[in-house]
Amino acid sequence: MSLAGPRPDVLQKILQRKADEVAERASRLPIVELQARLADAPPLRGFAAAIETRIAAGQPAVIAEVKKASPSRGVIRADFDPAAIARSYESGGAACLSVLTDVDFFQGADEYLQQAREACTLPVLRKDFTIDPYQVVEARVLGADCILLIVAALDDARMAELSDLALTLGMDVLVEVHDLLELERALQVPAPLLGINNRNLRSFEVSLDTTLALRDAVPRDRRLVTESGIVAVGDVRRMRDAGVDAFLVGETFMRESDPGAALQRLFFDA
Ligand SMILES: O=C(O)c1ccccc1NCC(=O)[C@H](O)[C@H](O)COP(=O)(O)O
Repeated sequence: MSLAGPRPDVLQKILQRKADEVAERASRLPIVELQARLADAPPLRGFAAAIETRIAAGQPAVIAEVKKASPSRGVIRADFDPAAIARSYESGGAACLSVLTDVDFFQGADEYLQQAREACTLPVLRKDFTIDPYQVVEARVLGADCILLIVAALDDARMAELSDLALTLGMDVLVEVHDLLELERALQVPAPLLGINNRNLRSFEVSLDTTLALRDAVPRDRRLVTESGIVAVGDVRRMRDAGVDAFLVGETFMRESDPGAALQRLFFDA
């Protein structure tokens, strides 16, 4: 009989590694020194506000993701230039950017966020696995306008602590769920952006039915953002017919030579 427990899923592996990564970073640059850098952080651009402005104008709000690789797909875009991608997304009509900064599982980097943000005027989400206040301060120092909190990765107390800190620092918070229990927990956090990830982060299964099944449980004072697995004009139409106006899309654009033109075709030419 094996004494080993069940094999950790990908999300568990990411979170275990992330805890080590944060400890390594904090030993290189202690939190007090990181906090001192807040004074030089770039001015905020207003992430949630940019989404609301688009929707108020009757348009879909697209959060366009800068994503080189992922655990489910491996390398998605070998020819990866975050600044060029950001400029292309802005021309194509994106409301905001999402930039993967996780190194070990997504081949991301903090520098990619800085390069993308400097190349355009769009507000930027730091797409990472945020589990510690250190990362929230770090996000603001890097110039992020919004952080991601994945409910499946956090207990209620830590989720509230990280959200409060981000809001205190002036950032927005995208709280991400995948099922009804997580959605109920997410509603404890006073952040307007509620992401429903169509991808199960443990099995990688993707279904747009996830958003449609949870949609009616999202209160009207939250902005529902559908995340992952949007590939075709029909997907966009299906979501908009269900009253969903905010989208987070990565891979579909990253596989195209001109990601911004792909964004325009998917959301604005139909
Ligand atoms: O994308 C993955 O393989 C993945 C695996 C484990 C945790 C998170 C993961 N992705 C993060 C995301 O949710 C997506 O990058 C984002 O929603 C965009 O999705 P897509 O348009 O399908 O690239």
